[in-house]
Amino acid sequence: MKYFVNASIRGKIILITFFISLIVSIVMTSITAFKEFAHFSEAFEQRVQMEIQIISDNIGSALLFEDKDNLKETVESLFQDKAIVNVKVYDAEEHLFFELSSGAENIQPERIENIEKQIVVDGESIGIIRVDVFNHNLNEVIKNIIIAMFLNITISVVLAAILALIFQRLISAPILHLYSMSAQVAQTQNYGLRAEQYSSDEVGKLAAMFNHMLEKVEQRDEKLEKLVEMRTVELEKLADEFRHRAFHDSLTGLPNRAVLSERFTLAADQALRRSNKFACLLLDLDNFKTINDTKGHNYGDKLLVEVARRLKQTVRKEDLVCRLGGDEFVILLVGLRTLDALNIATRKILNVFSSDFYIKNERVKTGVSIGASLFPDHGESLNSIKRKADVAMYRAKDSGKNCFFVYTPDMQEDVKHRLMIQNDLVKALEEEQLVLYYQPKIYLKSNKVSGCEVLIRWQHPKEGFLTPAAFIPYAEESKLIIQLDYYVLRKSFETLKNWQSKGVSNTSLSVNLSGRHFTNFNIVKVIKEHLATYKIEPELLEIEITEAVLIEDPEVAQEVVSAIKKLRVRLSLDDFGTGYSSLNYLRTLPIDCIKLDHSFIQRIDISQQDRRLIKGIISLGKQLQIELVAEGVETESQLEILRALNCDYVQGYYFLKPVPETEFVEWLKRSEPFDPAQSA
Ligand SMILES: Nc1nc2c(ncn2[C@@H]2O[C@@H]3COP(=O)(O)O[C@H]4[C@@H](O)[C@H](n5cnc6c(=O)[nH]c(N)nc65)O[C@@H]4COP(=O)(O)O[C@H]3[C@H]2O)c(=O)[nH]1
Repeated sequence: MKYFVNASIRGKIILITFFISLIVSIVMTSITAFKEFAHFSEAFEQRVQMEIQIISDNIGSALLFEDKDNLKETVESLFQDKAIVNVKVYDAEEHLFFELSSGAENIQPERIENIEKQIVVDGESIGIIRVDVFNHNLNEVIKNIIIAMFLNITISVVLAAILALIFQRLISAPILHLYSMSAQVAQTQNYGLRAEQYSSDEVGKLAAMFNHMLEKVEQRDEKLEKLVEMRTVELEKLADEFRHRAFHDSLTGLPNRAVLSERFTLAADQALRRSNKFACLLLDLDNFKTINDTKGHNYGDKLLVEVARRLKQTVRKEDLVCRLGGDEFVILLVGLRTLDALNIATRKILNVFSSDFYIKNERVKTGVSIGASLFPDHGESLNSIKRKADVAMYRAKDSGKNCFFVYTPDMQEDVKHRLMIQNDLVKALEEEQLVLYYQPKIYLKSNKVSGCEVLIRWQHPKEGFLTPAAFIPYAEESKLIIQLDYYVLRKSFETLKNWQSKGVSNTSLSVNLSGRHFTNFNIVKVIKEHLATYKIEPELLEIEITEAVLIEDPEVAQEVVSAIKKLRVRLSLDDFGTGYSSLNYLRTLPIDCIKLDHSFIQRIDISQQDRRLIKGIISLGKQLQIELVAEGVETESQLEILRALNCDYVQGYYFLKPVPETEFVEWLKRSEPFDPAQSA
């Protein structure tokens, strides 16, 4: 039973078919054999009965007349049938009257049957005949039946086996095929396989369902594969992006600091192996901050992208251009054999900036200051090489920008000097080494001094007398400019108070403020406090601002400027004409006055174009009710041209160079109202 339970379907079908066929054939054969045997026995008995009946009918008279010879003769005819072995005849009193035996051998006494019949004459029984019968053929018949049964069963077994095989083919083969397909699918994960559909019965339907299921799984797999493929592509893209972001500047797409450090190491190894040099160039765009803040960050970004594109196009493939942030670019020029090669490459880079840039359909010009240092001459690590390039770049900036310098050890002195100035400036502010100088501003219509500009000077203990150019840029760099301007502002209020109390003059003072003040409202607070403390009419103070006020946060800067204006302090826009969108400022900033840069005035008597420009600015100022001061007037002809152009105010060496307070007051007393003839 256990074997059957564990057997395969195929085995089960074979076994069931075989045994059913076998049992059926045995039962059928047995029934047939039994019927055959019964039929044979019945026929035998009928025959013998008939024979005995005939004899009993014929021996009546012989028994009646006790004629034994006749009886013997009649009875002997019975022995023609080999089955009859003994005949006994009894009279009416049942006494044995006659007996006769056939004499047959091989008789098995236990299988002898007795048949008896009444001997009737004229309807009256006169005796009995008893016959012993032995069926000789019975063994033969049984043997034949057994042989027939054996043959039947053998044929049945063979037929059952054939049938079982056919059945299993018909029933189990499709199931087994399904089984082997599912095993194959499970093993290979190939959902493209399909099972044969041999029939339309349940197994056939199962195969169809199985195929349908495979199709669904295949479709789902395909979808899943596509999805996975898409996700993989997305992930790869993302990974690429992250990789790119990790090594590139997101704005310009140029390599970043990480790549620079990697490429520096490579370039250094290569240079040492090949005994050549490579250069590290540090580039800083001139006036980028002003462009960025006047035109907007988006504009500045576009300019940086264009600069990056031009730089990349200019250098060789093996060189590296990267952006470190802001407007700071670094270029590694590799494989340099001579200093000439560096000069040529750097000039090419400078040339990139000689043609104007076109951003948002607007033309813009920017220069670049380049500092260069060489590996291994100026250092062996990226830091030291970059520091040296930085020093050289400062030299380029100090030297009027848009030029390049290769680092030399003496430049280190510049750095030391800068640091020294910055350190000393802290002390200078504490010890009041800074002195205010004054330069008059003359109102041309009345030839009267209307005010003066306060300009700082430094009596340095070691360096001697310093003009702003020697320390203001360093103060700007270190933010010391804030303290410096507060110092100048306080001193200017003291001067105004002093002049007022001594009745010197009602002259206004113009104080320069760095753009750094315009990121918060602290300066407004300071001015307000001073106005209250020194009790000075706000109109006597003029604040000179440049476009640089808008450098860090233009919106806040506008608000700070407006807040100063609300205090009724005058505002003037300094260095007008050197910036980028000065005309736009005239509308947005609440200014009272424009100070035309002296670079315009210097060419006024030789350049008709400059004259036209100044005329245009003056008439624009008049329309906007903004006064105009021409700075840097050095000659009479310049003064006359400005007068003819209807300029409001003038300032310059022609009248007076910036001088200390006492000198200025004396000059003031001497020259009121100002007589141009005396000044010459
Ligand atoms: N060639 C020539 N130059 C003339 C003539 N007339 C005047 N100047 C010079 O022109 C500059 C005018 O000042 P700025 O444009 O405000 O330019 C100033 C101003 O931007 C800055 N500065 C001066 N004092 C201060 C200060 O207290 N605070 C701040 N933040 N900046 C200051 O330093 C700059 C330079 O000041 P200075 O050297 O005093 O230079 C002054 C002045 O001496 C002339 O006829 N010809």
